[in-house]
Amino acid sequence: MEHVIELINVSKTFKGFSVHNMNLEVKQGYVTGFIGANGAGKSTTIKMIMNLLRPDAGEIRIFGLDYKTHEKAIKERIGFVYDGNVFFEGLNLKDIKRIVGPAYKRWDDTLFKRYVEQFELPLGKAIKTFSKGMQMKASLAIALSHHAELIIMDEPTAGLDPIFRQELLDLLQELMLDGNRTIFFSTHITTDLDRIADYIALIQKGKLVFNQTIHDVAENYALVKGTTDLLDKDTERAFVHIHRAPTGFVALTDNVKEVEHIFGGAVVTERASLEDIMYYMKGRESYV
Ligand SMILES: Nc1ncnc2c1ncn2[C@@H]1O[C@H](COP(=O)(O)OP(=O)(O)OP(=O)(O)O)[C@@H](O)[C@H]1O
Repeated sequence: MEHVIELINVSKTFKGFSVHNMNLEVKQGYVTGFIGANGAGKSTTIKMIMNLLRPDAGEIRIFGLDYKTHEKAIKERIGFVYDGNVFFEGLNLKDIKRIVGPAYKRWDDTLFKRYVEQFELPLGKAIKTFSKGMQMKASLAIALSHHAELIIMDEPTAGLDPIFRQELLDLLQELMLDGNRTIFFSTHITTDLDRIADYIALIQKGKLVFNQTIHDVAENYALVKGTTDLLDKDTERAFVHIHRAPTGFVALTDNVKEVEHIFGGAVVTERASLEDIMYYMKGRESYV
C-alpha cells in the first residue's frame, strides 16, 4: 500500500462553498502538511477523511479500505487530533481513558500515562477547565496512545505556546522514526512545515492546487523581480500572478526553468516561501 489516504473525485457542496472533484493521495511513511487560507476547505476535507462528513460524490479510501465496510478497522489505525473538544466537557482524563481505552485493540495505558506526564496534564480535572493548548495536548495524548499508523491533525499547533510547539514537532519527528507511520496535518504556521513536512498539499477555494514534495515546491516555485518592459502577453504566461509597481514587477512562477529560458539574466529570482506562494495564489484569484 503506497497511499494511506486516497480521495478520488471527491466533492462536497455547502451553500456558497464547495470542495470540487478533489483527487488527493497521501503517501505512506511521510509527513504531509495541508495548507490553505481561511475557509479554503482544509477542515471540510479532513472531516471527510475521518468520515465525520459524507462527500456528495467521489470515493475515499483509507489504508485501501472503504468506510462503508471497514469503518471500525480504519478508525482503529488512525489517531485524530483536532482543536475542538471531542469529549464530553464534564469528564476528566481518567474518565476518558476508561471510556476510550477499551474501544481500541492496541490501547497502551503505559504510553498514555507517559504522554499525560510529558504534557503535564492533570488527570482528575474536568476537560472543560482546560485551556485551549491543554485541550489540544489531551487530544494528542489520546490519539497517540493506541499505536496509530496514521495520525491526522487539524491545526494541532494552533493555540500552543512556542515551546510546546517545538516539543510537539520533536515528538512528531520521533514518531516518524517508525518507518510505517504517516502524518497528515493542516496548519497555518508554515515554518512548522519546513521542519517536519516531506510533502505539501495546498488547497485553495476547495480545489487542490498541488501536492508536491517540499523539495519540488522549492525547485519549481520562485519570486521573480524585473522591470515592467520585460512583460508582454507571451512572457506573462510564465507567472502565476504578477504584482506591478512603477519601479518594476514581482511575480510568482511555478516554473523556474521556463523563467530562466525566457528571461535569462534579465530578472532576479528568489526563493518563494510557502507564505509567498499562498499570497500570490490568492492574488491570482482576485486578478482573474
Ligand atoms: N457544516 C457546514 N455548513 C455550511 N458551510 C460549511 C460547513 N462547514 C464548513 N462550511 C463552509 O465551508 C468553507 C470551508 O470551511 P473549512 O472549515 O473547511 O475551511 P478551512 O480551510 O479549514 O478554514 P480555516 O483555516 O479558517 O480553519 C467555509 O466557507 C465554511 O463556512
